Amino acid sequence: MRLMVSGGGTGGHIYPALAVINELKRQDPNAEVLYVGSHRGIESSIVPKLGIPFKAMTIQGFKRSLSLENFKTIYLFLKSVHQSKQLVRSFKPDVVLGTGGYVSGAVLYAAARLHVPTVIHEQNSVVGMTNKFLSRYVDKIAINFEAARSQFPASKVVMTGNPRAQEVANITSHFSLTSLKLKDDVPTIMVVGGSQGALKLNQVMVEALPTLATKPYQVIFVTGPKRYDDVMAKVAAVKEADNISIQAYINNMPEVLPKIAGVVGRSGATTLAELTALGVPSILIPSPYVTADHQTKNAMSLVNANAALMIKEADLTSESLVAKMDELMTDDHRRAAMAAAAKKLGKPHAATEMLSVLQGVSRK
Ligand SMILES: CC(=O)N[C@H]1[C@@H](OP(=O)(O)OP(=O)(O)OC[C@H]2O[C@@H](n3ccc(=O)[nH]c3=O)[C@H](O)[C@@H]2O)O[C@H](CO)[C@@H](O)[C@@H]1O
Repeated sequence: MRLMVSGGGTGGHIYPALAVINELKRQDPNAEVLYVGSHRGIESSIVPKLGIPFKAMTIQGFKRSLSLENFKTIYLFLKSVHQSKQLVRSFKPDVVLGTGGYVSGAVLYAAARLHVPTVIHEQNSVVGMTNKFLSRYVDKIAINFEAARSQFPASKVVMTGNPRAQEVANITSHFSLTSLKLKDDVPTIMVVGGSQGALKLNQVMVEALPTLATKPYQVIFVTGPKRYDDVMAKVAAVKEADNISIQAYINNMPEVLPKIAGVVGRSGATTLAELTALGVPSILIPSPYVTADHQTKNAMSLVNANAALMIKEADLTSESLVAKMDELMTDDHRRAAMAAAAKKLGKPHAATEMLSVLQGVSRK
């Protein structure tokens, strides 16, 4: 199979695409893949490092308010559609997959116009703008939350789950927490604000660190790549605490997550797919800055199943955070029950299912 993939902007769109590529390579080592991303998105630093052929375009999102920038957006979109058509003509894909983000809008639209089979994956319960636009043109739409089904043309929708779930569920991890200067035999909680870090969570964590340094559990605090220097400048006093490790970004999340007893984080859809695939209990702080408050809806699906606790960002303080972390990390029975509840929601075959949707429409 010749597979063209496009998805970008944030980790939540990129990792599901990479999981499909890995599953394809596992089933068919001779398969050819081309990943099309944007210059600005983090895919441009993640994908080429993995040895996956990568092309980047310049594209940006629409401002929701009336703005002159939107003329530039339209210009860049049309230019990207033109470039995408050239890429489709030269790569000759059997099928094209889009996993969200503006760049996938241009690539999938171009492919559909050239009558190449197209499939999109929607990670969220509330459909993103790009996928809403593409839903008219593509052949199939794979979803991860039942709630997304009614927002798309019914005949195109298939429930697959999020392919990244299978990738984390199937790994045999040899990761040692000692590589983060922590101990392997102490329960560890990871605090991570999605793929980009979360400003308020970081601020609250900076305040909470002196208290957390006295706890019987360990903490991995992931700041997000762009926010690391800012955090480090503020935490001089606790840098040396032997139960706390501060990191900018975790590059090998599928290796690290199996060694983690709990997660504090945003409720991005790909993160939740990972937590449920592995059965990791969590404290979720939905981002209030996303379309239609979709992270709260994502989070509620775990909270209602007793797989997660939730703190609204408006109620997030160092006290409320540490209290919830203690609640989770000092009660082994509670954690085990939440872990089991989380695992019940997991979809550990999602990459295989997603690939069979692609195979179903592919020319080869
Ligand atoms: C602000 C925003 O628009 N967020 C959206 C974005 O979030 P975001 O990009 O944060 O996506 P998710 O939380 O869904 O996924 C983050 C991904 O990055 C990985 N990761 C994260 C931190 C790290 O240090 N290392 C690492 O590898 C996680 O393991 C996960 O695979 O896409 C998601 C999926 O469409 C949406 O649900 C979110 O609402």
